[in-house]
Amino acid sequence: MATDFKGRIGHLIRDARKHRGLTQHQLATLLGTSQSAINRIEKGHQNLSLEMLARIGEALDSEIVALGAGPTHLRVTGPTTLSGSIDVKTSKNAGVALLCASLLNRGRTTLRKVARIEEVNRLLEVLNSLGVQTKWLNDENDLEIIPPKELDLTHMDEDAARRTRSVIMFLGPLLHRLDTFDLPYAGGCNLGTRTVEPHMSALRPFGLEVKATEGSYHAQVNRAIEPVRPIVLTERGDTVTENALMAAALHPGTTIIRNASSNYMVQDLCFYLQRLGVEVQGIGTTTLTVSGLAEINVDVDYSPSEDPIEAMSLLAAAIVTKSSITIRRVPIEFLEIELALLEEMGLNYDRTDEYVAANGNTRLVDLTTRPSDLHAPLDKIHPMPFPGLNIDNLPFFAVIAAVADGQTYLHDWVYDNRAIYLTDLNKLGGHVKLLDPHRVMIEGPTHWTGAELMCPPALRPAVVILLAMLACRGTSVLRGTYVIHRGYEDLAERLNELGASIETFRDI
Ligand SMILES: CC(=O)N[C@H]1[C@@H](OP(=O)(O)OP(=O)(O)OC[C@H]2O[C@@H](n3ccc(=O)[nH]c3=O)[C@H](O)[C@@H]2O)O[C@H](CO)[C@@H](O)[C@@H]1O
Ligand SMILES: C=C(OP(=O)(O)O)C(=O)O
Repeated sequence: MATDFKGRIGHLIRDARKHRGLTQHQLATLLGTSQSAINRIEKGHQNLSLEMLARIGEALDSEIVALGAGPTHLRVTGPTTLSGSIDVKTSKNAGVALLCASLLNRGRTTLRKVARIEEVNRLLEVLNSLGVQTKWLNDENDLEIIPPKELDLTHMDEDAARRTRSVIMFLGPLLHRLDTFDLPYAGGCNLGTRTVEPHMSALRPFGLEVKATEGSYHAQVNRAIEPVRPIVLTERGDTVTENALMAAALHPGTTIIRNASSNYMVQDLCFYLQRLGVEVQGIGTTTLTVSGLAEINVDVDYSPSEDPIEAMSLLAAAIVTKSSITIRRVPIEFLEIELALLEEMGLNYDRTDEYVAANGNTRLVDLTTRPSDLHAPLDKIHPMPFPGLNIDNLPFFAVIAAVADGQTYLHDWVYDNRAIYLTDLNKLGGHVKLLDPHRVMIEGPTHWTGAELMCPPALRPAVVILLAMLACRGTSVLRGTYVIHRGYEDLAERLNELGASIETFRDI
């Protein structure tokens, strides 16, 4: 038994090492040991101390050998046909923006039905370490946030901060609170280079200068500088727009932001700012005009809207399993192009009349899917900033294309490193050809067969693989699923309620 256990751990370490693209020699150097020791460990011929296991886990940035609590792997038995109804939860991306924006307010912010996901947990850890009081109020996931009189950055939880990219959105609010501060480099999914330069140039007009030092950004604010002309964003990015909005909210005067994103999380942030008393005009367009306040101190209650990406994920689940399910609370205005394309590909579905989300603005519908024979679209599928096919929804078209008849081309121009993960579908029987780092060609239909895979280190591709596993004959295992929990609350459990068979487990 003992040898068996060592062997299993050895296999896990080998898989995680390969996944990180390291040789045994490179891992040995990281750990200050020899290549032959790594070889013995991977073959299960070496006793391992808990300390060594923890160090290996750290070096490989992998939960595979983590000894912490909580599920880390998923075992899926298929094929599955889903049935029943499911509600779309509120969005990760509005959730994290609003957590950062709560720092603008000296009063109490209550956010309703916040997605209880790891990305939110990491940001809460960071906020708590700055002295912000946060409390989950009930089973509905209502969250109360009370900032302290003075923020103390000396004890910032850097480990938590480095695990999320969203911490970059502290820049906008913090520049009003502190003259100098350090923030750790933002982390998040492994999607290739995602620079923060657009954030710097958007915030420079507010007097913020940022120097990248060893492992962190050193920020300094010159209060004599304020925006004198419209801020033109160099990219129509979501978080950069949010940073500019948050900086403008506490700038007493009018700020105009051009080439702003009008995406769903930006809109939620604008509605929240309005509740704070900040005037925001142009919501839903690419020019935002903000009349800021010198101080904000109000008790405010806000309900972020439903997540269009989760809605798309559930649609993809229904399509790949050829199921009829009802997806309730779909934020249709952020999914219209995706649905139009799916209709073109042959999807049959019903939709209810529109109703309004709890934020008082976003249009929702319930969708009921019907099993359909899909065919490849004539043109390539490519995302665009809103109002375009959502950048985070593109990966779901890979698994949809895999069940459609014919050849589908996907062009992921946005991320250098994301399309490549879609080729993992091939391990389940898919025919995905990487044409270059940004383009894949997918040939369907697919005869799915279960397999054991490491989770790709990127949220949406990871969920795409999980959804394909629902359709696979036999048992599949997806290892190291933190990345999924980063963006989805109880996804496996909620799919099980629709009839899926997904078991969560840990090795050790
Ligand atoms: C917390 C949050 O809200 N995250 C979302 C946000 O991240 P975020 O706003 O951080 O996205 P980035 O700024 O990293 O932009 C994504 C990529 O697109 C490129 N880019 C973006 C806009 C543009 O006009 N031109 C351009 O080239 C960037 O250089 C980058 O490589 O927006 C991304 C794109 O919608 C989404 O995938 C993320 O889920
Ligand atoms: C890329 C994503 O998010 P983040 O910006 O949090 O990495 C995503 O939600 O798919």
